[in-house]
Amino acid sequence: MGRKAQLVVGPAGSGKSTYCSTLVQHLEAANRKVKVLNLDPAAEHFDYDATADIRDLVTLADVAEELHYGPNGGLVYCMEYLAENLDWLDDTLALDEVADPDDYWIIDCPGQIELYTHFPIMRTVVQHLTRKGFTMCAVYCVEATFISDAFKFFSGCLTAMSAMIQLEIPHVNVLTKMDLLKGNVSESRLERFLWPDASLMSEWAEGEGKWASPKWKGLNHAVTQLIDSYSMVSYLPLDITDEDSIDAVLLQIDHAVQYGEDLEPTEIEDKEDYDE
Ligand SMILES: Nc1nc2c(ncn2[C@@H]2O[C@H](COP(=O)(O)OP(=O)(O)OP(=O)(O)O)[C@@H](O)[C@H]2O)c(=O)[nH]1
Repeated sequence: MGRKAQLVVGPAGSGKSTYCSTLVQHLEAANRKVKVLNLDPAAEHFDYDATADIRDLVTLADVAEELHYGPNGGLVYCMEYLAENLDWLDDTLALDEVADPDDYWIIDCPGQIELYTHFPIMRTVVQHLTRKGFTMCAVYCVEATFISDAFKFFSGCLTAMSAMIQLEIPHVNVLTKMDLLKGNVSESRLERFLWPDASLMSEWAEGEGKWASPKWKGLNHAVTQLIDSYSMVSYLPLDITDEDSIDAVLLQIDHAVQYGEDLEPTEIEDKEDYDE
């Protein structure tokens, strides 16, 4: 038994920090120890006590002031700075000390999607933590309200899939803010979004009269087939006001970790390999 961690990722405003604080309360109420690492250098406020905080190493505000970076470039700079100073993580998380068998971390990540889909930065951090003995699972948050627009929803599916491929750790997708859908969507309709397939988007687009051109229809069909063919993306609904819903997410994380235990993450030999 070693350290375990949930890497909480997803687009800006998808509910990552709220999920983290809900989980802290939920686990502590069950007498389970939990620690939180904030990895968002732009965070201004969250409702949990962070055990460790990237803002002690670098903040977006300092980078913007000293180096005149904008918010996006500044965030990438901060995360690259972290990737170049992983010894800070080792010291702050006491990773070179013998692991407490109950060590359970929740890692709240920034909302800039490129960090998971384009740049190898988060992957570098994940590989480092894995080498230090962490068993990790990514929890990818997508807002449940996206289901009102299938284009938006499938765009979320593609970034979730991209993050899964990039990070190479067990991965659970979560539809957050389910309380906002209460009474607005039938169970059978919701079920289709939890296990999305290509027909979902075509039905929606045709119903809305959005596929006037066969060219767009073909392109969108090809894109949704990516998800459909491999059944790559499914979701768990998360209602933070419902304890059973939180337990279902935790159970799924345990399953994903168990299932992924035999998978070895691929090392990036050098950046050129990655760029190819
Ligand atoms: N109704 C409802 N609102 C939520 C829920 N989760 C988050 N929110 C709200 O959504 C907004 C964004 O939530 P955060 O938890 O800060 O989202 P985040 O992904 O951490 O945001 P960034 O750090 O900016 O990427 C806040 O106003 C939250 O109060 C939820 O389960 N239900």
